[in-house]
Amino acid sequence: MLELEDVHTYYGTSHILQGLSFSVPERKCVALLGRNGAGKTTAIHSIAGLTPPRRGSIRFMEREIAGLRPHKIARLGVGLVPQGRRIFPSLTVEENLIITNRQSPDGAENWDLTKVYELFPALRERASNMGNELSGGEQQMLAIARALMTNPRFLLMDEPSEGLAPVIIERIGDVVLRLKEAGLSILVVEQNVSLACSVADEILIMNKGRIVWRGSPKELLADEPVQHKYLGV
Ligand SMILES: Nc1ncnc2c1ncn2[C@@H]1O[C@H](COP(=O)(O)OP(=O)(O)OP(=O)(O)O)[C@@H](O)[C@H]1O
Repeated sequence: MLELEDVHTYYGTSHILQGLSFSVPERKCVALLGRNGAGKTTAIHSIAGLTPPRRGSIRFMEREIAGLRPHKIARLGVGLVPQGRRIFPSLTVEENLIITNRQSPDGAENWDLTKVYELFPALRERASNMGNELSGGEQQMLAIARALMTNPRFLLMDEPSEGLAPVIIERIGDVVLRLKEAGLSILVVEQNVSLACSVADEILIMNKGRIVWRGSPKELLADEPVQHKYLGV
């Protein structure tokens, strides 16, 4: 569904992604782990078109998307749940959702307010609250719900567990699994190893802009030296 091949991305003269290659099959969840500064967010931004790669190929549903403008990539069905949530603080929950609503590219299953509120009942209760009146967990739910309202086929999630309490992180994990069941393919960037291992089909570890380890959640959990070396666990 999504294939990166030898992707090189720079900030000015800083060479951040140094030949990144991996793929995310349809209806699977792949988790990208690594220490701060490994290049995980840059990988997500390269795919979404926010920081286009200078070299290499990014194919989404057989189509080259490297270098396309972010709104074009979004319209092809790539949804982004950004790091730090980025919800509109002075709009209500419902306004935040309505403003991003878009029909799915092929008229397939459509996310609308009803379906989103079914997945996140807490957001229905908070529908008329302002974005900045929500707890961190509710803001993260809203950020995911907003991405769903664009009716993506593919979801990029940048550190959804950041700053959240363990019980909320578990809830986020349940949501990711439900989205996969609903047919979405997902790339999730995480620092939280247990969340990543509970949702992902495959784990990739990045270091200095490259994939340095790949395997199943079970293999990662059994490999303490790798966890220690690359994740500081
Ligand atoms: N806008 C920018 N301009 C210049 N350098 C940047 C910029 N954004 C990130 N970097 C650098 O690129 C490298 C990779 O950053 P990136 O945010 O992709 O890492 P990360 O793995 O997502 O880490 P984190 O978990 O801290 O977000 C870091 O060395 C960072 O300092």
